[in-house]
Amino acid sequence: MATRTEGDLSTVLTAGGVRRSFGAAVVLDGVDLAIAPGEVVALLGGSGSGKSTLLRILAGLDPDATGTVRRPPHQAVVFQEHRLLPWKRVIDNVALGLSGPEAHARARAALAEVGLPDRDTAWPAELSGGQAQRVAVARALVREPELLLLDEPFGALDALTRLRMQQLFIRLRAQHRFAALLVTHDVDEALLLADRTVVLEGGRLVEDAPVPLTHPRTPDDPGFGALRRHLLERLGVAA
Ligand SMILES: Nc1ncnc2c1ncn2[C@@H]1O[C@H](COP(=O)(O)OP(=O)(O)OP(=O)(O)O)[C@@H](O)[C@H]1O
Repeated sequence: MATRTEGDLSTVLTAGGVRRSFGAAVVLDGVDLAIAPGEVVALLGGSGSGKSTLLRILAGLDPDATGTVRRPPHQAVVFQEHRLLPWKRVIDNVALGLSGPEAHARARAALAEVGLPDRDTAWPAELSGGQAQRVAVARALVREPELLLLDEPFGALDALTRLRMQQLFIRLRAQHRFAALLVTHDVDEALLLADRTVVLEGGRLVEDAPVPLTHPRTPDDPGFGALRRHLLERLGVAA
């Protein structure tokens, strides 16, 4: 796999001809994707369609894929599980990998941004699932990424916490203007958060459609229902 990390004004991520097989099973069969600076793209697809595989490749975590990926100098990944280190306090999890005297101050600022200004000395085991995921978001934010790669980041949370995290994402995105690729099963989540949706099926992106709805969005928006029906149909679910 050819990878480059360098600046480019028109796209923050460009992937071309990405292929990945596991044994005889071809999971990705030539995926092309470009994401513009500040653009949020939702990646939808049936279970097992290869969404996580593609995200790991775009993140640079899969050396066995082929194709080309050009990614920005600063990117961060958030997974469905928070992946915090249990033996480090919250502040040290967020500051992990940062250097310099400012590291803790930056980590504290990121924790305040995700609504956890008072949990810096807590251990991960003392946090609720939603709080732990907020810390994972803070850990990503503190790196000031041009691109966030999010693999079902709110998928393990209860419905109310999930809604709160979606609101948090919208707020942080408006402030930081990062680009994001958001893997989700949830068509409503895609339509609430994304500027564009892509659908993975049969190893390729078979749909690439803008979400022309203004913010703030709600599922009651007139255009929302039509887009939801279209996407559910595309995913093979009767709408
Ligand atoms: N390390 C691996 N070894 C073998 N097969 C794998 C491996 N990783 C993924 N696969 C297979 O690749 C296919 C795509 O998996 P992937 O997890 O990317 O799908 P997904 O779209 O993210 O699924 P889900 O929505 O259920 O999480 C599946 O058939 C899976 O079994």
